Amino acid sequence: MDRIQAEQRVNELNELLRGYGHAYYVLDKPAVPDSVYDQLLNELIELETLYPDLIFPDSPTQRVGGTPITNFDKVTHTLPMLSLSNVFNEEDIREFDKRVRNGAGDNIEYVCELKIDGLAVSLIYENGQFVRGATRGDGRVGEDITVNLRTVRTIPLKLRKSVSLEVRGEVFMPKRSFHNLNAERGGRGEELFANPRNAAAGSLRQLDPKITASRNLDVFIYGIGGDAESHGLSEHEETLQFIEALGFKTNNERQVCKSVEEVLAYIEKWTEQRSNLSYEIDGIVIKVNRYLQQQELGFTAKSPKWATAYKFPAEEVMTTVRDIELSV
Ligand SMILES: CC(C)(CNC(=O)c1ccc(Oc2ccccc2)cc1)c1ccc2c(N)nc(N)nc2n1
Repeated sequence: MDRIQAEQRVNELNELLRGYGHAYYVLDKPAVPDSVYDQLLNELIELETLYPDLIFPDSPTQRVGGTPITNFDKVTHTLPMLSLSNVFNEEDIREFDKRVRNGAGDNIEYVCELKIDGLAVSLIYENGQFVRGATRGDGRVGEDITVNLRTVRTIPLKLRKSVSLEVRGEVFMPKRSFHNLNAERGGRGEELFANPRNAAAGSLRQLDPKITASRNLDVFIYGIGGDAESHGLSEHEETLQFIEALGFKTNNERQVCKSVEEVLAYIEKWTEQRSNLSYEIDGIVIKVNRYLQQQELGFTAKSPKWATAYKFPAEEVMTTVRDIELSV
């Protein structure tokens, strides 16, 4: 195979492996057996070894960086990453609904989303390429953790369209990975992580991407940073579908609610169901769906007036015998 043929084949393999990776990790629906994926990946590794100038940044072989970094640079978010106000009971929720209707009229739709108990991140893409990832930090200034976020298999290195945009989401560690990690750490006499959120934060703060890559982190993208209108989008649910079509992983348990009664029913459902989820959630996010109505409502100093988070009551911590065994 000459260099021209090698370049064609490398581009073909990158496209194939990106599609198979998306099906496997993002859609959880493998398109080919693992053996086929591995065979194609080995073929790509061979060609990249023969022709190093054919190693592209969005190649699946480039997810786990080489040398550990020494520190994380500070980055200033182009748009602030705001926080959500909190509500704790039905009365608060009805109060929020009343304020929304006073400010934006009675024809209100909400989108309810599971509030993932992880770490908020900002992901920036230029012409479809993942170029920078950062922690939320204080909402204005975060830390550049691009090399670590590249190891999260559900974060695409290249989008389906060559658009430039910023998305925001929550990186988390699935419950099973958390328990396995703590069992390993317990076995090695190392300190245990208190919960999956701390484990995810600790994994993203690693200076060696190889360690981050071993922690099986995942992500749910929940929004676009910046004016979604510039993409011709008029409501939050539409934006999530746009994000999904680009190749991002979003949380499918979200629901459009046409009344506060439907919001309360959704909260009731997930208060009971959350223990069956493969990841931890600490509440339910309620957002006004239409952007025009969001604009009518505006912001307080640090939070949108068109969104709030219902927080589950703190669970009494059940320290099981197993936890005690592992912690000694
Ligand atoms: C709604 C928002 C606060 C994001 N939105 C923003 O951060 C934001 C930021 C500037 C905006 O516009 C401005 C532009 C310039 C100046 C000020 C605001 C608008 C929204 C938020 C926060 C946390 C969330 C979470 N944990 N889970 C889900 N599912 N959704 C969440 N949504």
